[in-house]
Amino acid sequence: MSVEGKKEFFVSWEELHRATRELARRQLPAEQWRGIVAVSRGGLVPAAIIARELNIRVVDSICVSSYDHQSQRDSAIILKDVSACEDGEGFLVIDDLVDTGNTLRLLRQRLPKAKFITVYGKPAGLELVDDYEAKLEQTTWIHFPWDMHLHYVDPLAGQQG
Ligand SMILES: O=P(O)(O)OC[C@H]1O[C@H](OP(=O)(O)OP(=O)(O)O)[C@H](O)[C@@H]1O
Ligand SMILES: Nc1nc2[nH]cnc2c(=O)[nH]1
Ligand SMILES: [Mg+2]
Repeated sequence: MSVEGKKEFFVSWEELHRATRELARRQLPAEQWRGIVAVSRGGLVPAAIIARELNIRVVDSICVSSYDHQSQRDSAIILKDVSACEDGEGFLVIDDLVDTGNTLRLLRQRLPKAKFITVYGKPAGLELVDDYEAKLEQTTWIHFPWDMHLHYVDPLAGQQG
C-alpha cells in the first residue's frame, strides 16, 4: 500500500507499547538517569511508557516543530525549551522516530550531554540517535496509533467486480 509512491507502516498501540518497552529495557539501570525529556508531541507517549518502566518521575518536555503532515520543512525550531536540565547530562531525550534527523540535530545542540533514543529510525537520521528499537526504509511513512482510527473493511469477496 502506498501514498504518493511511499510505503506505509501502520503501528498499533500494542506494537508501540511492546517496541517501547524493549527500548526501555536497554536503558537499565534506571539509577543512571536524572530524568527524561520528551520531544513533544510524538515523543510524549514513548516517554510516558519509558518513565513508567524505569520508575523515573522527572519528565520534562521540549516542544519542536519540523514538519507539516508528510511535507518536510527545511529546519526544526524550538517552540518551548526544557527547564529541568542545563546541558542534558543524565537525561534521556525520547522521540517517536528519527527521519531526516533535523529535529534531533537541533536538540543535540541544545542538550549535548543527553542520550537520544527513538522507537523507530530511518537511515538518514540514525547517526543522530544513541539507541533505537526498529529500523525502517527511508521511503516508508510511519502511521502512529494516535493518528489512526479502527474502521470496518469489506470482506475480500465483497470487493470483487
Ligand atoms: O528526523 P526528522 O526529519 O526531524 O523527523 C522526525 C520528527 O518528525 C515528527 O515530529 P513533527 O515535527 O511532525 O511533530 P509532532 O511530533 O508534533 O507530530 C516526529 O515526531 C519527530 O519528532
Ligand atoms: N507520523 C510520521 N511523522 C513523521 N515525521 C517524519 N517522518 C515521519 C513518519 O514517517 N511518520
Ligand atoms: Mg515530533
